[in-house]
Amino acid sequence: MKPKDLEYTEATIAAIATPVGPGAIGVIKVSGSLSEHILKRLFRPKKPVKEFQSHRLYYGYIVNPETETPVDEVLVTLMRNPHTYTREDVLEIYGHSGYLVLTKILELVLKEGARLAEPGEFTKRAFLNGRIDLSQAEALLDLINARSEESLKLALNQLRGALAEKLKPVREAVLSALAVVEVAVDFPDEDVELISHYDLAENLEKQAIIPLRELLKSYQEGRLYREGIAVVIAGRPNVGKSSLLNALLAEERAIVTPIPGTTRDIIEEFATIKGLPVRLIDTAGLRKTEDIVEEIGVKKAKEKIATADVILFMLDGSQEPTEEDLKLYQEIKALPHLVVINKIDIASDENLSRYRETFPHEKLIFISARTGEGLEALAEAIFELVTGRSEEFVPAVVPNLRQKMALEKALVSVEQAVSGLKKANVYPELVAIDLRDALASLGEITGETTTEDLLDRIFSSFCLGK
Ligand SMILES: Nc1nc2c(c(=O)[nH]1)N(C=O)[C@@H](CNc1ccc(C(=O)N[C@@H](CCC(=O)O)C(=O)O)cc1)CN2
Ligand SMILES: Nc1nc2c(ncn2[C@@H]2O[C@H](COP(=O)(O)OP(=O)(O)OP(=O)(O)O)[C@@H](O)[C@H]2O)c(=O)[nH]1
Ligand SMILES: [Mg+2]
Repeated sequence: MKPKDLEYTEATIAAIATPVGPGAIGVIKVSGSLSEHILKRLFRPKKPVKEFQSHRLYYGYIVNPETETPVDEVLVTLMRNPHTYTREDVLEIYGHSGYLVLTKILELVLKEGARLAEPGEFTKRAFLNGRIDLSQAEALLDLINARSEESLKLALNQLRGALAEKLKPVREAVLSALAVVEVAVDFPDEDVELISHYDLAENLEKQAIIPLRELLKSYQEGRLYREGIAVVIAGRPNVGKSSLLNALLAEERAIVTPIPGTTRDIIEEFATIKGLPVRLIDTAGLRKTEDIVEEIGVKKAKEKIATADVILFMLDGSQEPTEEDLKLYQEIKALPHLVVINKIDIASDENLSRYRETFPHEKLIFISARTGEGLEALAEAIFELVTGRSEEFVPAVVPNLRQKMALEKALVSVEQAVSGLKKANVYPELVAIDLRDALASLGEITGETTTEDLLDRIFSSFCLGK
């Protein structure tokens, strides 16, 4: 933890909250006790700032206070604490978005005593000041980065506090078990068995272990909607890999030619398959080559193949399978893959049966990147391979990796407590330790127990001005 002094954490912070560049409106956000002072110094409205009502828009000019030269015509709002995003006074200036205008306004704001906000610092303050918990802060990140309807829904659900809500009864069960166990610790000689150890264990199983297991299961089922998958299209040159990329994107993204060795670099684009966010990756055709550029492309293709969630191993149905195809198949067959036979629009039945004979243990997927035939079946096969299901299923709450790890720790601790309670000889001190560990792990999720390091890691992945 790098300790930050009070001056730093209590400073008024400012940032441009919108993407920099020409646009209709750009927003400068300010949070902290200097907000009103800054507004008075820089803003020239029709009536004085001290008469401004909170959360109302006012029209005027931002000026350089030293020269009174106008910088921009703007709308501003001053939101007085505590009913604000950060729980501090918040000032927002809506200016014209341009390369220079917003920077000029920001510079003036900084001159009046604010400092530049760190990425995520507004949201970090919302957390530190108790407006949101850590899981909600993380949900904001998910919300901004969501690339599919399902991911967006999950993020919104978590932003509304769904995860913390689910954990509340778990926490209460552990807390009340701890209270009972602590009585036993404090009064070891008295026979104050208010609730039998067995009932206590049973209650923990029902109220804590089962819900924790359910949440961990949701992680498994839903994590793909949160994290997305990488689908790599691989195969010999000229089989139609780039054509498939284009067909799936419905856009002429990659160059397609009849010349083998057309694609050299990795081409990566975003797509959605049955609600799953997908990184679709087109690669250079795999072959031995003397061409230095192509060789690098082949090397990069192999790196992508090694880390793919799904490899679409593509073959040219208009030809017979080649030696090269079989060799490549040996390289990928232990990895998660689908065998895709392309160009069925011009393939002979004879060739297609050849493929069936060559790959008797594979469920071949026949497509035409040119006509679009079979693409629906391909999407379904990809979905089934990664999810193990045929139908879309998104749990209501899906923890992220960090939360999942904390849930696992909590589960282990509660399980230990339960097995301790079920022993003939119960040691309440030990059970109490397990229960306290469980509470600490649960607290990590919502941020009651946390470290500066963890906070830095989470909030620094936000955008500036968020
Ligand atoms: N102009 C503007 N638009 C924005 C944001 C912002 O900061 N400014 N937001 C930034 O992410 C998002 C909205 N999120 C927000 C969440 C809470 C509060 C807030 O002031 N909450 C107070 C008051 C609520 C009320 O009036 O009922 C509170 O919870 O006490 C504001 C924005 C998206 N749109
Ligand atoms: N008839 C037919 N032709 C196709 C189909 N898919 C691709 N082709 C043709 O096959 C040739 C090669 O297509 P590409 O998509 O460039 O093949 P590639 O696998 O990306 O090739 P490299 O980048 O060289 O590895 C082009 O002439 C395409 O028009 C298809 O489904 N049917
Ligand atoms: Mg290509």
